[in-house]
Amino acid sequence: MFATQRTAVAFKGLKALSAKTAMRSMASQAASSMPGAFNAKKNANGNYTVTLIPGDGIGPEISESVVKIYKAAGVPIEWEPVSVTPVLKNGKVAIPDEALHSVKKNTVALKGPLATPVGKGHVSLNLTLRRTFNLYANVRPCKSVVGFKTPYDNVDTVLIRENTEGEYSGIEHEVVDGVVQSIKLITKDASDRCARYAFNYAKETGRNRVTAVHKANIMKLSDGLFLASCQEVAREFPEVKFDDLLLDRACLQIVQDPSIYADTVMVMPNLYGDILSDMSAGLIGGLGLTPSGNIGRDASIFEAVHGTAPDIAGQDKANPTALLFSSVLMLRHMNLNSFADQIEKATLKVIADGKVLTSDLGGRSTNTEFTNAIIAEL
Ligand SMILES: NC(=O)C1=CN([C@@H]2O[C@H](COP(=O)(O)OP(=O)(O)OC[C@H]3O[C@@H](n4cnc5c(N)ncnc54)[C@H](O)[C@@H]3O)[C@@H](O)[C@H]2O)C=CC1
Ligand SMILES: O=C(O)CCC(=O)C(=O)O
Repeated sequence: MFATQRTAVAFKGLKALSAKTAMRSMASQAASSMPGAFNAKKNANGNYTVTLIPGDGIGPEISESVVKIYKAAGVPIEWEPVSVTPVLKNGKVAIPDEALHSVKKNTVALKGPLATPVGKGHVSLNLTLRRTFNLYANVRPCKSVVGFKTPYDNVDTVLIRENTEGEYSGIEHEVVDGVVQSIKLITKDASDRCARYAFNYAKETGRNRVTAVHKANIMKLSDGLFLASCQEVAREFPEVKFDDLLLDRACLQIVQDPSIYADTVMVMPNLYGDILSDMSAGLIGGLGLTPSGNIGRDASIFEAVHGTAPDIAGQDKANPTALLFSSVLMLRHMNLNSFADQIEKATLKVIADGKVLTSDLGGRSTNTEFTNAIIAEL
């Protein structure tokens, strides 16, 4: 069964990443360089067109903050807003064609969170986007904000999550009444591609180690294949150290002493990355702060680690930083580094000053006030 599924999944090879090397700046929150950064094409107005998916829940509020901050900073980006409200295609819930065409054309998108019904209803459109555009690596940096006090002040992790398969393959069925099966599909192609991205990321950002996080002691075939891929790819990168760690041990160590992972890029199957990145966010002040980038060969989509936050949606309480820092990753991906630095510096200053903070960071300010404070610092 697995062999059939394995051969049925075909992936295109990984584009050779640029040989650009840049040392990691200690001041940078959302990674100072992005492996595979490219010079985006300008449109007829001399700007860059980027797809904007505002999303659900707090998505439109935090997207609006990013748009306002970009305008104030003079970032040469024209947004192309598209809706991802699901449509029915051949009887199945799908992403509207307009959104798909926009991402395909522009190759770069910034995305707000999309809601997924729990235990019923349509498939996750977040995962559908990742699979549709073959966004094979999800980069999730997480770094303590200097000046913002949490129980931990030494977190500087980078987690790279396989993003197209594993536990999130979406292959589930009921065997008989009361018995269901969910298939964790792992392929060598996708594992190799993700591992290679992690090693390139380590090399290009000045981290000197890659750590594969897995449960290959239990899932000997699936996680075993992922681990074997990482071990094989490690041989292509003799200058980067490689080790591996069981997921449960990684969770324990991260909360005991996150500094252990400050020189490492952690790479792991899909579900583990989803959980470990929320856990890491908790160490630095919560989900309002942590960005991510879904990297593919033909397109990349940047989004916060968090979801739609239905508990605070529509109240002007959301912290836009996570989406803003995702857009900073995006700017670095597009080689627009000076704008990335400017926006990141202004945001970190507002947080460190501590005078205008949203409630998730212990403050009383609204998203609008926080956004305006960032604009004032630009
Ligand atoms: N990539 C995506 O689009 C994701 C979508 N989701 C979806 O989001 C929905 C809600 O999921 P939850 O489990 O509630 O997770 P969530 O991440 O939306 O919220 C968890 C907690 O963090 C807080 N939070 C999240 N982002 C925040 C922000 N920017 N500022 C201040 N507080 C923030 C929320 O208020 C809530 O208390 C679900 O439908 C889920 O499927 C969840 C995670 C990722
Ligand atoms: O698709 C969703 O609704 C949740 C996805 C998620 O938490 C993630 O993969 O980051």
